[in-house]
Amino acid sequence: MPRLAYLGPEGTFTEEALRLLDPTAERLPCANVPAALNAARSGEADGAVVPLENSIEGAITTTLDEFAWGEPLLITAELLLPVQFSLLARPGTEIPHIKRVYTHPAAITQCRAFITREVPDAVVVAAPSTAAAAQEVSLPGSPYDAAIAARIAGEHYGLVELATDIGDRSDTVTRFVRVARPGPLPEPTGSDRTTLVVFLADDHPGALLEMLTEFSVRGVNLTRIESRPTGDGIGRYFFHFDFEGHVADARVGEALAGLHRICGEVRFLGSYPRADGIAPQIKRGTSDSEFAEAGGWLARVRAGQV
Ligand SMILES: O=C(O)C(=O)C[C@]1(C(=O)O)C=C[C@@H](O)C=C1
Repeated sequence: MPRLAYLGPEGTFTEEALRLLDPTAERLPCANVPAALNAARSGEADGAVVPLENSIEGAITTTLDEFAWGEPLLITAELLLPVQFSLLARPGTEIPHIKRVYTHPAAITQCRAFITREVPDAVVVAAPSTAAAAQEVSLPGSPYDAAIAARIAGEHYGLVELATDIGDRSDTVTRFVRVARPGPLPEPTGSDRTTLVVFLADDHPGALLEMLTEFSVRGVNLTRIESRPTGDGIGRYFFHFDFEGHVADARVGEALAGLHRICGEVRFLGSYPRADGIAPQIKRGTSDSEFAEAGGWLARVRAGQV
């Protein structure tokens, strides 16, 4: 039974994602995303489950930066979880009396319209996670009147639900990934995704276009691109890419090798099955058999068999 670290405490959306990814895993709740990833790195856990992006908020930048700078980890699975938020409070609290709300920053963004409309005068404070907020609000002396979290967190910490499904959109989805220390990759399934971090060798006109060309000429379809500051000053960035396919696919392998030739550093973050099961559209000339045939042809040319 694997031991998986995650953003705790009990009742986070991350815990729900972990349970769906591996119902039998032993769960190790951690205070924040870096702590969960460090538990996987150190061997305290066999892996970790962390949020990576949200359909409203976009990238979870702490996760992206940890993947880029920390000891290498590999993504082995992903999950898309619909997220629904509730306004939770101690029994007896009424919405007009709420002056301080506690929740995770991603939830603040996703519930902006509700907060503005229903508790316009409340101060909204960032919590380490939605469940940490619910846990804090449940304490009798808590300085907070309400938490925004999953309904299950309210049930867990003895809070009442003052409002249900308070997200600006009811179809919000958060993408979670399971990571492990470097080891054998998941087998290709025909519906896979690969994640990379790329650092430029130097800044010059067309540097981004050159990177994109490595994908484009091999028919590799990108599914996410993000730039993040390197920390070395304004205008210095590195890039995160998600794209269709597995590193075992010829077109993906060739694109990676191309990036490796022209970039400063390419950090491979894993090839793993896509949660939505979508298979890539393979452009003419970019299938494995066409790459193999072209390789054979080149070998014959090099041998003078023209
Ligand atoms: O706080 C939680 O419950 C989490 O699992 C974190 C998190 C996030 O980081 O985006 C996960 C899903 C929701 O989008 C809000 C918060």
